[in-house]
Amino acid sequence: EHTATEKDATCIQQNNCEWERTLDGHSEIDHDQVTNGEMEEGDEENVDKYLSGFARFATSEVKTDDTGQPRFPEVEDSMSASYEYAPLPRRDPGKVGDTQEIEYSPGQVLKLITRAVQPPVFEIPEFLTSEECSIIIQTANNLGLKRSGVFGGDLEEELKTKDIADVSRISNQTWLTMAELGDLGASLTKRVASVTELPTAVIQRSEKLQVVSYSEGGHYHAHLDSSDHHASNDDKAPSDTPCCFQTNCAGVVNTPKWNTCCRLCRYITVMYYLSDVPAGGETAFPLADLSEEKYQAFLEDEDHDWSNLSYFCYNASLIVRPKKGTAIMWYNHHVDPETGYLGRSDQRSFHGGCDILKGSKWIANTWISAPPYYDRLKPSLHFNGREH
Ligand SMILES: O=C(O)CCC(=O)C(=O)O
Ligand SMILES: [Fe+2]
Repeated sequence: EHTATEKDATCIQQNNCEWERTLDGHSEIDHDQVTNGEMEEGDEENVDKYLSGFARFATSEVKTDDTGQPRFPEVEDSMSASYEYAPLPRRDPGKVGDTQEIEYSPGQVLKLITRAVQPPVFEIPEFLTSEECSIIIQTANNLGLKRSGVFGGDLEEELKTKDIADVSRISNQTWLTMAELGDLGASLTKRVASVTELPTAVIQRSEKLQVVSYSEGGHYHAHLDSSDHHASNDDKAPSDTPCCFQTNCAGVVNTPKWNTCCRLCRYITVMYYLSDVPAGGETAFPLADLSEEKYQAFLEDEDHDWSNLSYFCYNASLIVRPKKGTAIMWYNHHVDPETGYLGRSDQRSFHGGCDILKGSKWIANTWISAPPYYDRLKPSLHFNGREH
């Protein structure tokens, strides 16, 4: 039952929505925290965007087309006060091994190969050229990489107490705006928009590009890239925790408390291999396309930590070998059948990066964030370096 839907629809029409709900509900996000908290460089700017975003949002109007339907803004338009996400498109995977060709600009074709149906996982060979991979690595190196963390976890603690093979994530990373990548950034945005069938504006409003490097022994044990938007599995109603891409959590960003102030709303992951890996470093999806019976058995198995890919990489039902320039794309969420906006997370999108056995591995992630229906008018914090 979607009470939020009805309420929001009415208040949008009458222009009297009480959007403060989200602000009041999350004490972490007030101005005191903003100045007292441990912020990363650049976060001050985001805090301003967050606060001003809300101010403008509260008075903004929904743009509609001739028929009164909410419409997607054009890119320039989307930098203004209000915008609407249209219902989320989803590419049909067909069956494993099927291929689809996408002409993303005249004469430029990408091939999508279905590697799994549940969740839909596509392999896209030659998504990036070898030169483009080098540019991304070079740009990341110039900026400097730092040890990766995990959303809501404490890696420092894990590193102190656990065996390397048991630490959930061992890699270094940095974030790049599409603007920092210049022409390549613009072209990449276009390619991602084509393969996801989403408007460019949605790609531009998603998170920055995360560039990750692993060295020998590095890995990322199996995880979900996104959060479920229901507080628990038994909950029918969505939790009202806001999406991180629309909410700056000020003092708690990148701390274990992060996931108490917002949740990840990453509808799609597009992951690029920027290097070949001499041995190991596969991307494993232990639950993809498992029969219902095996899937249940997996969930109920308390004797094995199947997420530990240092041990169980090769037990996975889908294993993708890294190949420089190849991208893989998958859906972390279902589409909500009632609203057409972000729905429940898909537990079958559980995946990770296996141990690097020899050499190193570079990847980059584009996470495409999309809101659930009731937060669809809330601006994103990410403009990928564009002024607005
Ligand atoms: O390294 C890989 O193959 C997977 C990485 C991953 O899942 C992530 O960065 O979220
Ligand atoms: Fe991931």
